[in-house]
Amino acid sequence: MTAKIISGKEIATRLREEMKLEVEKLKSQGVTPGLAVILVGDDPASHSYVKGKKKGCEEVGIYNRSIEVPATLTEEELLGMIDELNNDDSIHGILVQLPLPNHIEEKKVIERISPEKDVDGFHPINVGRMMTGQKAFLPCTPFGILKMVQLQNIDIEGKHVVVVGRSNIVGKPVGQLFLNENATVTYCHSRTKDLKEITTQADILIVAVGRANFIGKDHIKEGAVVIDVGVNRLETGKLCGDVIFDEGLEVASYITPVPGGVGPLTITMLLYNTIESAKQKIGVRS
Ligand SMILES: Nc1nc2c(c(=O)[nH]1)N[C@@H](CN(C=O)c1ccc(C(=O)N[C@@H](CCC(=O)O)C(=O)O)cc1)CN2
Repeated sequence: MTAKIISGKEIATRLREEMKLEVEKLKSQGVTPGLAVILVGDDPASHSYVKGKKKGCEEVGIYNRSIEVPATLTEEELLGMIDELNNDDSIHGILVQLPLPNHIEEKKVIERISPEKDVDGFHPINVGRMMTGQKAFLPCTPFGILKMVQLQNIDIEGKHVVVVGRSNIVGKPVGQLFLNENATVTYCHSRTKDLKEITTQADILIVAVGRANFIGKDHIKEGAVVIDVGVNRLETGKLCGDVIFDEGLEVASYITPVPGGVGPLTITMLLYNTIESAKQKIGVRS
């Protein structure tokens, strides 16, 4: 079997075209969706993601305020900036790029963002709403993964979804989103025994461990859908995922590449959440 490659890039382009129209409509009603992105420090990867968010906003017509501050910023100063943005009517979404420097407590920062402007979907109120199946801002990478699978018309209900990885921003929430769609979900992580025995039972295998080439063909059931969330930079400078792509291609029915798979959907769903937030502000139902 040769798997079909799911192009996140193509899906993102299509979704952004639809978003452009939504934004034009909102503008004609007097509202321009606004996103504020705070970047603390000078991590090169974070810089590049923030640049991508700015570019995405420009593409669909969202007002973007990128705030870049040195790593010496105090936690109090950062919390003060969030307070101002919470009270700014031109801003519908607030995002603090992660990871943060060690002297700033991530949890405190996330909890300071108003849940109504938490377009990252990281605030405990949005996490709780998602877990209980209520309307919530969904975290962008898990939301993008769900969207990708749904747009390929892949059945989720009753399927065995195995998630490898249990981070707060990808592993845990992506399992919950698939559970909300009536999948049977199993989580695996670094302490899981007999990993292969579990991953080979997956109809949909989602890998988010951040270890290059961690999953090979021996881990994959013939015909499974393989979603690779890893973005690992090799010493050669080349990017690769957590799955050995060529091996996945041999046994899976669908597979996402790295780059160009899940990644482009992360920023696209952030734009989507920002537009949703602006719509909620003026009482437009989705
Ligand atoms: N506040 C947040 N911080 C972080 C998040 C997040 O959702 N919110 N996620 C990641 C980083 N991230 C967005 O912020 C992100 C990661 C990867 C990509 C992406 O497009 N990847 C490309 C490859 C990019 C490259 O060439 O380096 C791909 O996979 O094709 C976009 C956004 C952590 N922090």
